[in-house]
Amino acid sequence: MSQLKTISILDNIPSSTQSKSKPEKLSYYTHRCRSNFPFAIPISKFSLSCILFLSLLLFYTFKSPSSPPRRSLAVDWGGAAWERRVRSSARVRSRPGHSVLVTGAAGFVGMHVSIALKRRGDGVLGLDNFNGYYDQTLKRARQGMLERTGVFVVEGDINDKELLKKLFDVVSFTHVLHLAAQAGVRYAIQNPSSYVHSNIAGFVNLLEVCKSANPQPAIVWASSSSVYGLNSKLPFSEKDRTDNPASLYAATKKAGEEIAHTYNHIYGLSITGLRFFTVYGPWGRPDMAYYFFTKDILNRRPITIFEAPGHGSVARDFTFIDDVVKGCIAALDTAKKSTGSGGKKKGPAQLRIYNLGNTSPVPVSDLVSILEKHLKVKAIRKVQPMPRNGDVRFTHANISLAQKELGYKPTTDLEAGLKKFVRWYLSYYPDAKKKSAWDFEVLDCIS
Ligand SMILES: O=C(O)[C@H]1O[C@H](OP(=O)(O)OP(=O)(O)OC[C@H]2O[C@@H](n3ccc(=O)[nH]c3=O)[C@H](O)[C@@H]2O)[C@H](O)[C@@H](O)[C@@H]1O
Repeated sequence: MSQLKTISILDNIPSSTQSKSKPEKLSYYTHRCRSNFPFAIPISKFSLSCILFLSLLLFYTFKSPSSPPRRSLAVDWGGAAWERRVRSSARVRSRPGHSVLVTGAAGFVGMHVSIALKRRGDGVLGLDNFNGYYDQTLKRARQGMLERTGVFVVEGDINDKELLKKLFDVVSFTHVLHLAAQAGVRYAIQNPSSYVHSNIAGFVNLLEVCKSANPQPAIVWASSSSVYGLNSKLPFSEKDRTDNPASLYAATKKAGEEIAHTYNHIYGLSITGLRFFTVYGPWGRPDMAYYFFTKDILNRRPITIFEAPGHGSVARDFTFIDDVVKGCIAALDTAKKSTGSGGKKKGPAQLRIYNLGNTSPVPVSDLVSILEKHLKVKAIRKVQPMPRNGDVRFTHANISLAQKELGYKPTTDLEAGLKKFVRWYLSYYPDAKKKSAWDFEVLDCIS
């Protein structure tokens, strides 16, 4: 529309004003051009209009949403050496094993599961766009850990269909562990479109490529406890309704579950969704409360603890990373094969959803007390009513289904898990160690 408008505006300029009117101005331009550049061509108003028109035409052509998505120049993939690295990373070393594409591999859960899979002999290829949602140096450090274990992380986005197709051309993945997502509950207020882009558009793009792959992989992906939203029946069970999301983040994860249903139904993709409950631990996410509380406590800065009026501090079913890793691996191991081929369903396929929680919610004020104990520094607490920006009062997982079908059994409580986190934090950030009252050697002996 805007292109057409531009054309008509230029077309309506009377020819007299295009070249003949205001000759003094024309001579000013030509004079300036001639005096600065000996070989300059006189530029009339008409020529300027043409240049402007062509520039607008080029701008809108390349900006048009109908033009095919172009690869980011920063992302470099392809070539024989690259393909060798991809194949080698995805190669199964001990049989029987899976060949797994892990999206979001440089993320918190992604790194831990990728390393665990690789260590037991599965083939693992990572994919991550290394976006700037939080500290990229931490993501690069996780990439370093992965590379030392033999996991190659391809730098690219789940929305890049060409790249995904290429990966499936090079490797016949048996499984996809889809962890790439826009995480964080409250950030959705600031950047809503990033949730739609990654958690909906990106997921659909990945499923499109998976459904056309031959063989189709089985998919295990990260949903979230946030889908239970404003439910008040406790503990949360997979059978409960999930149509009260309290945040856009929750709504996009819920949408993901419905999208998974569709691809299972139409194309025979085997899909397992895992509802993670506030996962924490070493190499965690700096945008999460336990992580930035640690930083603020060490810097003697105040921390804000949310309270639900009449209910005290908000509470979470904090789940330690090692338990979640075991749950992810059990989901991969028990996933049945997809039934489709060539983009067509050949029979009913597995569709599952599981809670991966810890089953013991802890108030955030208690979490702060545990951190104080492990850091040996008193927190400066500020209690504030829970803001209305997507948060929920509490989460509590019923894990009996995961226990029965995956053999999932969390073993780390918050006290023990935070001790491991603090120990990692103080060794990862050398300056933090100086701010803590901990004697590092004492800490080493205890854990
Ligand atoms: O389980 C989940 O589904 C979700 O868990 C976390 O979300 P959340 O539980 O909100 O985790 P945090 O942001 O670390 O907050 C933990 C608790 O601390 C509270 N909080 C947070 C920030 C703050 O300044 N003060 C405070 O009391 C929150 O209300 C919440 O109860 C993750 O950030 C989500 O990506 C994930 O999907």
